[in-house]
Formats: sequence, structure tokens, C-alpha cells
Amino acid sequence: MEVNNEIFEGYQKENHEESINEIVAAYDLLDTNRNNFNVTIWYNSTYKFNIKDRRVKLVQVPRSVNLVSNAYLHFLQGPGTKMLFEYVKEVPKLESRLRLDIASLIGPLFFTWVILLLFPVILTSLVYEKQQRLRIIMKMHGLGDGPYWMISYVYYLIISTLYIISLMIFGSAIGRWIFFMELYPGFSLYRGLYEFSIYAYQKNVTGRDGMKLKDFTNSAMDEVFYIIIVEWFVALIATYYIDQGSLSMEDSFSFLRKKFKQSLYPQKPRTSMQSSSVTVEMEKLDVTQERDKVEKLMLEPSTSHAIVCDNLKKVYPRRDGNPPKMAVRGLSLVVASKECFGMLGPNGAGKTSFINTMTGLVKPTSGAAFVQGLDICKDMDKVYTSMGVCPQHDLLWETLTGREHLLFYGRLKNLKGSELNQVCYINLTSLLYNFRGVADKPAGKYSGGMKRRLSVAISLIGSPKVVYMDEPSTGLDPASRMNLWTAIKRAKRHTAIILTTHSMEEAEFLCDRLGIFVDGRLQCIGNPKELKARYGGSYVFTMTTSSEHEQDVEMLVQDLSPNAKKIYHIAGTQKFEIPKGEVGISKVFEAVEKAKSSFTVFAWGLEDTTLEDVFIKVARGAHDFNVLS
Ligand SMILES: Nc1ncnc2c1ncn2[C@@H]1O[C@H](COP(=O)(O)OP(=O)(O)OP(=O)(O)O)[C@@H](O)[C@H]1O
Repeated sequence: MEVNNEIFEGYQKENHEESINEIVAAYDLLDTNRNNFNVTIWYNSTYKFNIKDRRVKLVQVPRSVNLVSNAYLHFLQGPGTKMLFEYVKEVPKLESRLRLDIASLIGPLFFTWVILLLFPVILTSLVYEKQQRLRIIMKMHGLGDGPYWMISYVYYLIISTLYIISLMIFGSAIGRWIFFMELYPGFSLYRGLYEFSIYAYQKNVTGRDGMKLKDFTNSAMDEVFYIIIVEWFVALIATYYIDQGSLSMEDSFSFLRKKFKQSLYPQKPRTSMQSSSVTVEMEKLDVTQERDKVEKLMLEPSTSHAIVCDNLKKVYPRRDGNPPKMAVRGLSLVVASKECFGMLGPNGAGKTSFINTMTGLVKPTSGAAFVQGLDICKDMDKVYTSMGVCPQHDLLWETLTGREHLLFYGRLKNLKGSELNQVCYINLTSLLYNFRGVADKPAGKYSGGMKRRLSVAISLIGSPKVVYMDEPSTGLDPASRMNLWTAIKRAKRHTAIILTTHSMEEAEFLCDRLGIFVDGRLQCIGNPKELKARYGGSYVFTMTTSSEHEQDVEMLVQDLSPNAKKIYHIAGTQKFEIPKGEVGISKVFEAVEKAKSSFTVFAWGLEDTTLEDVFIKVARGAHDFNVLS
């Protein structure tokens, strides 16, 4: 290329003061904060005007290609650049192309987006564990908060590091320096990258270096770091609060909801609570005896009993304008080691609330409870190490197989190596009996009954000292139910079990003692035989005849026992309750044979009281008492 040396040399010799002053003025207009600026003009070699404190020096620097045209563009923006512009116009220059650096323009947005892709993945995973209550079930099986967060942190740190390293490798491959992209969280990262982009752009325009450490105070980069550090602490504390405030997502934000609700529903005097507390409590003898037993144990604490509850209460706070709900009203109960205690009760009686309180899912409102001598309010973490839980709703990872679930929970119970494999195998065979096809399938693909069986297997793994089972046999077919019962019976040899159920058959088959719970109170307690003897002191006599002989049947029953009560009557079929003390079975047979000779008897039957009869009687009695009081 032809170069006009004369023009440039002439410029140097004459030292055009006026044109240099105009450069300074032009620059001041562009950015009054800066007192340092470089202009690079190419000619044969590269010359540089260093303008500092309005003093201009022309220095020769190594040749730099392609910057001259950018410098012109920059200076053309100021009104005082006329002289230079006119002069430069005459300087022959290399052919150059306009560089539009897409990466610098959209880089910050793009990089932030790419890095934040990992954030929802981590968040979803943590929230999933919390929402599905997997977090609490892991805790109940002995996984403490410290190890949980450490493992989660290290796990996601490794994933994030690998991700960022991949990104950096990719970035280097495309020629970008993205070291600072490792910094997090997103917003400050975005800001940081924005600062980088400005420097990157200036590098292209002016030929200066990119961002240096010393540039941090001139740019907003120092702020970015302060924000990241502050956010780090705030996020850690907030996470800790949300996690510790309560273990349920719902309760985590209860403090906010409380404030909001207080403004919507001003506090009314607590009339309903007060009235319930002055209700005369007519406790049955067996329940009173149990309470006395607990009181004695409280005076001489011992670890010989697996579970001791002393006047345990759970009240759910006022919600959506509804009054507070007393779900458990002062329960006193002792469960011995290796005892299976069955909790029966109608829907909404408070059984699950009691189990949730005992397993640490909700805190008791008052009273105390001890598991193996450990206070559930103070030593829950220690209690968890010897506890198993089969919750009312299955809490399983959709993607883990049955075997993986058992291996995981087995490890939490400190089982290792061959012992772990053996325990896992025993549980799989006893509870997932056709396990070969099932054990290695993801739990998300299990049927309802299979999930239930897996939940029971998890609760029993590692031979915990205390196991809570909330309706373990719900949704099981008869064969699976029998399997489950066998497994529970086997577990009873070394474990105390509290189980809730709506199946009287199950309660009778498995439980050493039963308690019938109605409206938060224990109505009766004892072993199934005792309860039947106490509450079911009558036979149920049923006879079906044609309708014209109904009167004859009534007379027959009156002859047998004047105190018999008709409890059911429909289209020729009548049911009577006959007090056991007033009639012998042989007398009933005789009377029926006599009746058969005088009229046609289609069918008849005599039944002893079942547990179901006891349950209905007790539940109805308690309900009527509550309605009247
Ligand atoms: N989180 C809660 N907030 C307010 N009230 C609740 C809450 N959980 C349960 N309750 C109420 O407490 C009472 C006892 O409920 P709980 O679930 O303990 O009964 P349950 O005996 O286990 O019933 P089911 O046999 O149907 O499982 C019910 O009236 C229920 O509506």
C-alpha cells in the first residue's frame, strides 16, 4: 500500500497544539470521569497519543493492526475532533473491516442463561425431596441435618464444578476468557459479565487491555463481589431457617402467613378452647389406670419401656377463620418393648396426628413423650437412629428401585457389606414376595400395594427398636396382607410397634393391646379379648322368617331373655342382642328347634361379639357423649 510519509512527518514536526487540545476537549465530552486515554493511529508503524491530565505525549509503540479505524469512529462522536479527523482522513491506512463482536454484545445474557440452567435442576431436586416428604422420612431413619446438607452441598458443588469446567473448556475453545463466570449467584453474575463486556468492547475499540484487578474500583466489579458475598450469607441463613423452621414446606412460611392472617382475621377470644378445657372428662377405668402407670413412670424414669407418652396434646392452630383443632387431647400411654399396640378409631380421631407428633413431623403442643428414655422434644435426632416409620402415604423416590431404597435406608441404619445385602434380601423376599420381577423396577412404576409393601419393608430395615405404622395394610390383596402380617409378627420379636388400622381382623391378629381413640381421646385400652368381654357382653341372635311369623320370633327371644334388645329389622330378618349372662347357647338351640316345628325358619344364627361390635359401640358412645356435652 502507498503511504504518504510527508503528511505524517509534517504533523510530528509542527506539533499541532491546537488540534491536540481539541482532541482533549472532545474526549472530555465523551467521558469526564477519565483522565487517561489512548489513541492509536497507524502509519508505517503505530503511534500512540497518551493523554493524561490534558498533557499529550506522542510515543511510538509496536504495530497494532486494525485499530485505527475504530479510533476514528470513536472520535467522530465528539464535536471537537474535526482537526484530527480531517488530518487523519489524509493518512493512508490499511484496509480494515468493521468488527461486530456478537459474543461481547449478547455474551452476558447468554452466559447467565447457560449457567442458570443448573439452578432449576438443583432447586427442583431439593424441593422435590422436601415436598414429597422424603427429606423427613430420611431424617426419621437416622439421616441428620448436617450429613444431609453436607452431602447435598458437595454433590451439587461437584456437579456445578464439572458443569462450569465444561463450560470453560467450551469457552476457551471459542476463544473467550470466562473464569469469572464461576462466580454465583445469577444476578450479580449477570452484572459482572456486563462489566466484562464493556471492557471487552473497549479493548476492541481502543486497544487497551481487558479488565484488570485494578479496574475493579473504576468499574462496578467490586460491588459485584460484595453482593455475591452478602448473598451467599443471606442465602445460607435463609435456607437454614426454612429447613429448621419446620420440616414441612407449608409450615416454613407460617410466620409470614401468621402475620397476614392476623390482619385478615383479628384474634377473637378463645371461647371454644376454654369451653373444651372445662368439659368434665369422664375417663374410663382402664384409661385412668394407664394414666396412673405413666405418672408412676414419670417419677421413676427408666428405659425399660419403649414408648411413654405423658398427657400429650396436639392442637393445630386457628386457620382460615376456623377455630384451633384439638387433634390429640392429653394422651397417656405406655408401650413395652416387643409389644404391638394397635390404635383404632374413626376417621379424623387423631391417630395420624399422634403418629406425626411421635415421629417429629409436627411438634406436640404440650405434654411429653419418651422413646427408649429419650425426650422427643429434645433428643429427636437420637430417637431417629432407632426408629422406623411406615407413613400413611408412601414416601418413595419415583426413580429408585425397591432394592435401591432398601440399600439406602439400610446404610442409614449403619448396615454394611454382606450384612446389608442379606438384610435387603430378607426384606425383599418377605415383603415383595415375587420380588424378582419387582425389586429392580423403579418405585414410580409400582402398583399401590407394592409401594405399600416397600414402605413397610423400609420401616423394618435395620431392626429398629420402635416402629410406627400408619395403616400399613391399606390397598393390599389378602395374600399380600397375610405376608405383611407375618413380617410384622416376626419384627415384633425385637421391636415395639404402634400401628393404626381400620381392619379389626388385623388389629386382633397382630396387636397385644388395643386402644380405641375417638375425638383425640383414648376411650378404652386393653387386649382384644378383654375389650370384647368388657364391651360385648351379649350374643347377637339373627332369624329370618316370612313376615307373618315376625311376632313369633319376637316372642321366642323374649322367652329366652326379657332384656333382649331388637337392633335390626328388615323384610322378615330380625337381629337381637341377648345379654350373655341370661342365656346359654344350648337353650337357644332348643328354642330354635321348637320354633322350626311350628313355623318355617329360612335362616338363623348366633354370634359372639366381635371387635367390630366393640368398636362401633365405643365410638358411638363417645360420639353421643361429645354431642350431649
Ligand atoms: N395440619 C392440620 N391442620 C389442621 N387440622 C388438622 C391438620 N391435620 C389434621 N387435622 C385435623 O385433626 C383431626 C385429626 O386428624 P388425623 O389425620 O390425625 O385423624 P386420623 O385419625 O388419622 O384419621 P384417618 O383415620 O382418616 O386417617 C381431623 O379433624 C383433621 O381435620
